[in-house]
Amino acid sequence: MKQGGSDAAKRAAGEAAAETAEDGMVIGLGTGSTAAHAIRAIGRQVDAGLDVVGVPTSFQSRELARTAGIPLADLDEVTVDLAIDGADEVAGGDLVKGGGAAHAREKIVDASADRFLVVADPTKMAETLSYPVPLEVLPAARTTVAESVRELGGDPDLRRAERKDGPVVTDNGNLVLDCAFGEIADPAALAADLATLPGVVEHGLFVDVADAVYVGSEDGVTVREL
Ligand SMILES: O=C[C@H](O)[C@H](O)[C@H](O)COP(=O)(O)O
Repeated sequence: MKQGGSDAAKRAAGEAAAETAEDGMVIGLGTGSTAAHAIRAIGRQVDAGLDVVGVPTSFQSRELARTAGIPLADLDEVTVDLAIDGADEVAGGDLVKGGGAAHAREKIVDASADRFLVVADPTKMAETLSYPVPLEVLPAARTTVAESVRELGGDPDLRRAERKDGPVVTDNGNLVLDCAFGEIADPAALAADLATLPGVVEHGLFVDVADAVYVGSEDGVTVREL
């Protein structure tokens, strides 16, 4: 994962995006260290009287939102007005996500939102996407999907857990293949190819889904509308 960005930069981005929350909104709550700052900030606003409902994108964001005191709903009960989520890499309006293996639920929530704000630090910004694309795959499809990824020119790597023997298992009970493709000249074309592979639950390319990117730094936040 690109984790080189400072916590201050992540905080600046997360807190600035959280400022756009308004009374009555349903807010998609992203996953990861940058989105966590937004969740904590929204929690503080709820403490101060803001009336919103959160839709978590992972076990982790649900836990954090509960601790922060944000009322929660499931996506099948509401429609999302605003989503705030991090990214592993951002190029133009396209993203690679899933460094925390949460991209399947994130994509459902982020893509359904009226407005999706990406929160990032400068280390995430690139001219061209080249970050390995995570694929969430059904366990039985691990080998066939890996073979298909090689045929597409990629190098798949089963994600291993750091504090357990064996692979990472997603919140949905599936495995993750991190697939290096080098520089991704045409993210939309690769996204279309990956989406057709049997057994792929979701890939981590988010093409033309975001509405704005909030890039934090120690000196402030730059907002790029897309
Ligand atoms: O699955 C995880 C998500 O896509 C995260 O939003 C992404 O990995 C960025 O996380 P962080 O803000 O910790 O770098």
